Amino acid sequence: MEVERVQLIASFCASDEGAMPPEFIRSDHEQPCLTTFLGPAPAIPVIDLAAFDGPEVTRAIAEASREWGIFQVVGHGVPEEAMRELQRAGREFFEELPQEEKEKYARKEAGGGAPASGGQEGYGTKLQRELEGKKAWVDFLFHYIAPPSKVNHRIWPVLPGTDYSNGSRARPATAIPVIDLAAFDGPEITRAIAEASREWGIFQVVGHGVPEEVMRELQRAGREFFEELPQEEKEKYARKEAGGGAPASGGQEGYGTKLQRELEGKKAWVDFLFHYIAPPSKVNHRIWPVLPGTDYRKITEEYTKYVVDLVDRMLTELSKGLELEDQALKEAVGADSLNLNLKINYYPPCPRPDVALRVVAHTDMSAMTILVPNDVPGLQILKDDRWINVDYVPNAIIVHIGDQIEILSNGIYKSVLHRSTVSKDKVRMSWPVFCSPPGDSVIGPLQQVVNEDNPPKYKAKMFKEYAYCKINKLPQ
Ligand SMILES: O=C(O)CCC(=O)C(=O)O
Ligand SMILES: [Fe+2]
Repeated sequence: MEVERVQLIASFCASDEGAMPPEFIRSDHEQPCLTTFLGPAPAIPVIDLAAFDGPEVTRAIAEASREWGIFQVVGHGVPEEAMRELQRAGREFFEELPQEEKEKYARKEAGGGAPASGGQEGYGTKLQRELEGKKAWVDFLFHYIAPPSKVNHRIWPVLPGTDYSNGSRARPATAIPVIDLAAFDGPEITRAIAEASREWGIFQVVGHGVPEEVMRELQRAGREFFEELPQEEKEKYARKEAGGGAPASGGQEGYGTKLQRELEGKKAWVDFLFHYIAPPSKVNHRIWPVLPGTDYRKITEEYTKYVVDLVDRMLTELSKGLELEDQALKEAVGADSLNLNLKINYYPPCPRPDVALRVVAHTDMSAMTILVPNDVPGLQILKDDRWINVDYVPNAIIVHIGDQIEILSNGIYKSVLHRSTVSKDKVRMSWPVFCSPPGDSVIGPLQQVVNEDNPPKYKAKMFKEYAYCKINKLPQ
């Protein structure tokens, strides 16, 4: 006997409610319209596994299990990418495989011919004996995933678009890589980072070790500066461009509206705050805003510690990816004298998102840029002549390869061309940290990556000269 799949029945009753077979209509004591409590109810606990330390997590989990027997976890360490792929694979099985393909995985209930499936495993429509002859509105796929000795891969579907057992499919060339720094072991990370830097010049990292709390606070501080300080307070931090009186700010630092010379007289839809965060000798705390609600200095210093570690790690991986000594790139960009500048970009909603740009197309002149975005997308990169959106991935940090790494690697790693679009009704903010060599460091292709077949493609010059030409749109 053929089992009538719920998915098929649903497609009939989508157009005709009356076509719903009576065996799906539950008895009164089960009908959700009669039995769901709609009054104010306490919320099922949501526990952030990453935000607390040990005893607090233990307490929260034990309490939720005593009181509720159910809770949700976030900060659980399962990369978003893995969850998305898992869901894609499932959707592909149910929504894209032809019915006769699905039936190849059918459980015995259907007299199905699931290859080598003995018992409960497979594609099915009914798992338990029906109560009072009532049926459940669900089809499912069911199989062991552990322990390995119990897993029967012959019951796992083979899908055209997804590698079901791997969870990672052959991805179209439109997805910017998301790399989980916590999930892989060493060589795999190196490979993923090097490949992303060669192919894309940009990638997102999760499992990066910067606590969610620190990222949230960083964002709170930035929002407070732009949205809560009165304008005249903000102007106290203004850069010289505005004739501003930024206390003791010599050059580029401070609250500003234009960083580069404008092209064709067109302006970018952005204000920003810009200042050093490392090395300590370059930091001028007088330019760091004092905010009523947030300890700007504390949170910025805290974030800086994590960024320094993350940059170190990225430079090490990129060096390894070129088969150089671990410290090669780090030393080339000035080691502990590497300059870190934080820029907080504030892009207000714009009435004409179709014609304005927040930030025009550019590559960063830095060695590398580490960017935390808010949840309003807008960043785009150019790949194979097409502008591609960088998706918002919660808690991810975006890593851009900048011009100096491209030069040092003699073009093996790409400095990514990017821009930012505007939104009609939402504020985008982003927190890039530009990691640049000291001004008098001479940057050119590393000896170890050039040879007769690969002659240097770039001139060696002092970073400050490079920056001067870049800012003034002069040839390099
Ligand atoms: O907002 C963004 O994501 C892009 C910012 C940017 O590219 C920059 O400030 O250099
Ligand atoms: Fe940029």
